Amino acid sequence: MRQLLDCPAPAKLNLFLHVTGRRADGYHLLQTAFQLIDRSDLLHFTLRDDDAICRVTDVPGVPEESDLIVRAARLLQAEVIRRTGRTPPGVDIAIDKILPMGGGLGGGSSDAATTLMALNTLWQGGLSQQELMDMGLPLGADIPFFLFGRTAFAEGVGEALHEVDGPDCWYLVIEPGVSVPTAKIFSSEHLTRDTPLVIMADFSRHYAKRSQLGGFGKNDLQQVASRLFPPVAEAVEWLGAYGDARMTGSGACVFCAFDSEEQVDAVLAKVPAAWNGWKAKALERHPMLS
Ligand SMILES: C[C@](O)(CO)[C@H](O)COP(=O)(O)OP(=O)(O)OC[C@H]1O[C@@H](n2ccc(N)nc2=O)[C@H](O)[C@@H]1O
Ligand SMILES: Nc1ncnc2c1ncn2[C@@H]1O[C@H](COP(=O)(O)OP(=O)(O)OP(=O)(O)O)[C@@H](O)[C@H]1O
Repeated sequence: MRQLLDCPAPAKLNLFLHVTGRRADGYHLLQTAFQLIDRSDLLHFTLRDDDAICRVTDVPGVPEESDLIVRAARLLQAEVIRRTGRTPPGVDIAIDKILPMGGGLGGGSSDAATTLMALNTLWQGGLSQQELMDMGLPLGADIPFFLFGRTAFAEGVGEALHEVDGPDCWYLVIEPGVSVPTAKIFSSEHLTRDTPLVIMADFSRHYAKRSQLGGFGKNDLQQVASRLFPPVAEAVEWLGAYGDARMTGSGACVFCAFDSEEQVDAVLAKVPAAWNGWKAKALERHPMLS
């Protein structure tokens, strides 16, 4: 029988995101905290009789050849051939796409990370977690985090990761109905790139001390995204009536932390119909690693 594997690809929130500089190649230096949450895309892997890698679900706006899932699978396949001299079986990959594209939730990066983990297992590739992280980074700056799989304080372009405790809470997330291209935000002339460095202990102290869940720091990309995409600003303002609402990543999604599921449910019931709102619980570990 052909082997089949069903695997989740969870979303992340950037609890804060500071732009602290710019590298010579134009990429930005960041400090951020990544938090996994329990809302996920779902990927299904079925081994084939030949060596082809095929995406068997249509993803509107993303041609198969540029899909991060397919690109990640091909990179790993080539590396397994290089290391072992054998060609692993091809794979059909189906995807239930739940996470919005251009949402700041890292959906495409998480799909790619899950693909690397699943195929490394199915193909018995034997790559270490660090080797998979190094392979993923050129495909997307968030991919190493998803492979790391734990709440992380991150520096560099997001690849220098340190495990940290995040708040154990519920989140309300609003999709404001726009898709934000990450490159457009980073290239804006209005982006500030000189936020002073913080240290990880500041982040840890903040969450250890606070009885309520106001966030640490800020998201430097939020002002630029709000200016270019007004629904982002509207969602921050609306959700801000209930707590410290902020944008994740380069947008568009906006989130706010709550102590309990009941509190989230009460606010969720009031989310304007124009937006898609949902709740999610903070995850300590990636479900593929537990
Ligand atoms: C904003 C974050 O989501 C925070 O977690 C990530 O840094 C973005 O990660 P991503 O969507 O995987 O982005 P990538 O596909 O790596 O980069 C898209 C584009 O954004 C810009 N970019 C991205 C990351 C970074 N640290 N500096 C940048 O300037 C680059 O122009 C790049 O070509
Ligand atoms: N499997 C995939 N799923 C989603 N997007 C993909 C995928 N493969 C490639 N992409 C491309 O990547 C772009 C960004 O998608 P993604 O869902 O990762 O955005 P995001 O949540 O804003 O990410 P980030 O927080 O990393 O900026 C999409 O607009 C799409 O063109």
